[in-house]
Amino acid sequence: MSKTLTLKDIDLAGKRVLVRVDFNVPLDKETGEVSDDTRIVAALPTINEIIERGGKAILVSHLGRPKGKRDPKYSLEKVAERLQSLIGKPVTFVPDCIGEEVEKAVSKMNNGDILLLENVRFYSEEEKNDPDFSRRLSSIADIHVNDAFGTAHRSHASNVGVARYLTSVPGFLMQKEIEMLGMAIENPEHPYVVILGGAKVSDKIGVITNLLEKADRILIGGAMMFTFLKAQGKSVGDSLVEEDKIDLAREILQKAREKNVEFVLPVDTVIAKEIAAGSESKVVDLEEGVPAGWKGLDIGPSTIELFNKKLSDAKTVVWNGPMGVFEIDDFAKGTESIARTLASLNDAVTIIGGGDSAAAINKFGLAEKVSHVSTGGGASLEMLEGKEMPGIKSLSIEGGKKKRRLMVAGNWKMNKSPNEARMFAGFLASSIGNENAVDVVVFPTSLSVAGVADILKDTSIKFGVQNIYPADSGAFTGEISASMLSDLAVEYVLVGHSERRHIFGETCELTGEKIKSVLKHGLTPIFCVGETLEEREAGRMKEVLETQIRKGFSGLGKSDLERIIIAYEPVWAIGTGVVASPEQADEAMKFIRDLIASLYGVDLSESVRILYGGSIKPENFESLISMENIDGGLVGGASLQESFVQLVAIAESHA
Ligand SMILES: Nc1ncnc2c1ncn2[C@@H]1O[C@H](COP(=O)(O)OP(=O)(O)O)[C@@H](O)[C@H]1O
Ligand SMILES: O=C(OP(=O)(O)O)[C@H](O)COP(=O)(O)O
Repeated sequence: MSKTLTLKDIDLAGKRVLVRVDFNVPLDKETGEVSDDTRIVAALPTINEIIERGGKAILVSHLGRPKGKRDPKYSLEKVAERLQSLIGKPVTFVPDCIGEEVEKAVSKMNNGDILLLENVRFYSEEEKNDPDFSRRLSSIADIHVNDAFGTAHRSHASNVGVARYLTSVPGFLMQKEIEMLGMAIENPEHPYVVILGGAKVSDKIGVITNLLEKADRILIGGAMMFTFLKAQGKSVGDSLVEEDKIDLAREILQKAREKNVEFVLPVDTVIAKEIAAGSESKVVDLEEGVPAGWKGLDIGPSTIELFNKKLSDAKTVVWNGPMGVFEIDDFAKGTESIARTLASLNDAVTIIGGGDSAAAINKFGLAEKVSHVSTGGGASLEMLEGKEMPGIKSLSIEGGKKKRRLMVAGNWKMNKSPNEARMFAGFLASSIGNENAVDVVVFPTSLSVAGVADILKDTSIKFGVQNIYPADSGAFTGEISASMLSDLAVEYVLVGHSERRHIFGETCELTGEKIKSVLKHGLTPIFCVGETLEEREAGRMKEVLETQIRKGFSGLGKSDLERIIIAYEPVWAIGTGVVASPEQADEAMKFIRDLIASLYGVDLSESVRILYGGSIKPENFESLISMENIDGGLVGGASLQESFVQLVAIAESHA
């Protein structure tokens, strides 16, 4: 049975750790200072664990909803100041979350340092979960820790997208939320009592429906109660009722009866004519009903007594939604009483949903007296509804198949003049959409890269060079270096292609030096390995691959490996029209993956992407990429024609 990796399973020393926290905290409207630092405090154990074990903590969060634009009102600068005073260590605030300034700040980090990046929602790509943005975010790190439970119901780049490129493990807060809420949903100890309140039935219908399957009692407070009471024919005066949910309320009451779930509604309520402090208020029995012109704004004393009785023997309690307008003291008694009752239930697991329920518990200073106060309102609600949580589903699992992002790469080799290359790049740009679920990369000749870069710059199609020499500059006639490529925004470099090895005599050692140079300049190597027909027929395929891998990777650490893509290109299938069978290809690539597992660990072997190369065509590509160990293709001849677009479409259908 595979399990989610945890922070304890990961070697953190020297690692650049991208930590997704939820620092979406309220800021004081006048001073801009943090007015409630609960969520910052909740992240401290994870941050301290990382820096105490020698990691470099690079924190990323959103704040508010700035709609993809830079807005000082939503800056995390003040949050960085509060974090620094809470953690008692310097926190460097970086006024961006991707790009040169971030890369420079990360490169200057020492083990144990803390960076907080600027609001990730200043980029619209965050909420779109844009793959390129996810890749850029993950490129500054070696591992991803997701401690943002409050955002776990969102599928965004910084919590979900990056998990395609980095191993992603839960932080301590995320782990505790999953354990506590997961227990309350899957395996609660009985009697199991759920208390629901807040404003609207429509907000909580999912929770009620889901928990009717598990709970023994459901206690209803807040404004929600009036929709149920009206469904029972009681008069509710001017209380907050969702008229369009009355039938639904009746159905729920009926379902509760069928399932033998005690559905407990208030028996009295505190009413007032205005929702304002100091307005005249009184308690009415709900059998008599709320008089016209009055609103029910809290549960009454008899209801408090009734609810306390229903809670007295509970073993598991979940509370989501205040019992009344708790923001105003006149109508906070119900909420405060329930909070105090839960705090007194020493034999029960007491779990508070996030949002206003958490605010209420904190308001009465009772957070330490309950088992768990969730840091996510919407997130805990959706989890209690049994909805899938993208920010949890994306976590890496041990031994399980981690979905790796597919790649289709076109190696143009020595084909297409610069003008022909520009023309063909223009065709690709117009034929391949920008919202790709797979990575598309082309490798023109070095002569054509600048022109192709210009054509592709506003598309999602990436590009690279077919070879480099491992020096940064010097007397190497005809060669180019990795250090020159940043001028052209090149991201990928083919290294060790079989033609470099067998036509130009490149040794494994030279290939290894090229890989180091590519990594040094922040580029992504596509490291080609493969055996010749003679070697395969002599039964030496594995020996040859092992030699090439070990020599190519010599001196590289896990963090380097996380940035490398491998291409298995059996020499006998390159340019010969003979394609490896899916089984042959998968066998070789499984061997490579197992070798990486033995050298660098399971989680890395699961996340490294391995492409197949050798006579790929639209008619054989589908069967290849459906294999367990094949994450795409390094395409030769077929990348020079329109068939390349078909290959991308095939990969998209598999993403
Ligand atoms: N009887 C009531 N009448 C009007 N509003 C109410 C009543 N009881 C609670 N509320 C309001 O409901 C709001 C919280 O509802 P909701 O957002 O659903 O809670 P949560 O965030 O905990 O899920 C609070 O602002 C509170 O003032
Ligand atoms: O505050 C949050 O949600 P919550 O108010 O439901 O707890 C989370 O930070 C998610 O924010 P979002 O609802 O803007 O995605």
